[in-house]
Amino acid sequence: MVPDYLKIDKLSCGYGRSFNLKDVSVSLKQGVFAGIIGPNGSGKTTLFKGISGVLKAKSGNILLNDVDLGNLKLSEKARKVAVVSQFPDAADITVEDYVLLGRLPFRQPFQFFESARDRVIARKYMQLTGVFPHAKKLMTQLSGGEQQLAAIAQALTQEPELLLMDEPTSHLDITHQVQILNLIQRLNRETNLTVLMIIHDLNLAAEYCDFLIMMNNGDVHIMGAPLDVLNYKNIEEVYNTVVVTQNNPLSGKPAIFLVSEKVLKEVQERYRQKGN
Ligand SMILES: Nc1ncnc2c1ncn2[C@@H]1O[C@H](COP(=O)(O)OP(=O)(O)OP(=O)(O)O)[C@@H](O)[C@H]1O
Repeated sequence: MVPDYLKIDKLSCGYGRSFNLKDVSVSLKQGVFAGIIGPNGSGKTTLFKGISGVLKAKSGNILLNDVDLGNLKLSEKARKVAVVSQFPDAADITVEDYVLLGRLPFRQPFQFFESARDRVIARKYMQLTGVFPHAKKLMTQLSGGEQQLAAIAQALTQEPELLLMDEPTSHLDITHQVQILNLIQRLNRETNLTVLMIIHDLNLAAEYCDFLIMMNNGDVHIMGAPLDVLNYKNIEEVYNTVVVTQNNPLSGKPAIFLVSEKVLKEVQERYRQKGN
């Protein structure tokens, strides 16, 4: 049996008494492309902050290949795990220097500048994410979407084993959404990169993820394959919204349609009339 790569065991973390995860347990195999979904305030970012170490665990632990993440030195952890937060810090540095920060964990003692190899790697991911034409601009001169692409380029430049992304496509137009998710999917397949991302768009989650964790009220409501998680019953229970689900005719993955209140009332009226 393939061993677990990331094992979150009865994790509780949060913000004083206001909100805490309720002993969340999740196990992921290496090379999985997993998504965290759930309504606003359900605890997705809190879980993410617990895994990335921004929030200290109140109880439970997080193991990466059986090693407690909390016991890893910062540099060791940074060589394995890269994090893309929802709002990247746009400092007054060039995009190229910002992306090169991804190579910092790999510097040798007394190595003060990046190596030629570091620059080759950074250039590769700037090209793949489409920010290379902006390489000499300051991060603050980029649009929100371009900054998000630069943050993804920086995380990929780290060449991590585990990539954590908090809504990586929230500022992106549909072309860039698909371009970035295709790139992450390709790296996932080709390099066995394990991906865990928070994503609000259920259709993108269904199409790209092989495993979904649906959060509700600080707890995991259900997790599993998209077809098992994204049915209308689970979605209505957790999001309290009426949806219609069908399978994408090409991929076979679930596709979710929203229904306006007006249409819903018309359909209900039609059924009522048929019943009379
Ligand atoms: N710094 C904080 N201090 C206190 N409470 C917080 C803090 N950050 C978040 N919360 C609360 O914790 C709960 C979970 O928030 P979290 O950010 O994990 O939700 P989320 O599922 O990521 O939501 P969204 O989809 O809106 O980003 C919310 O009720 C929120 O108000």
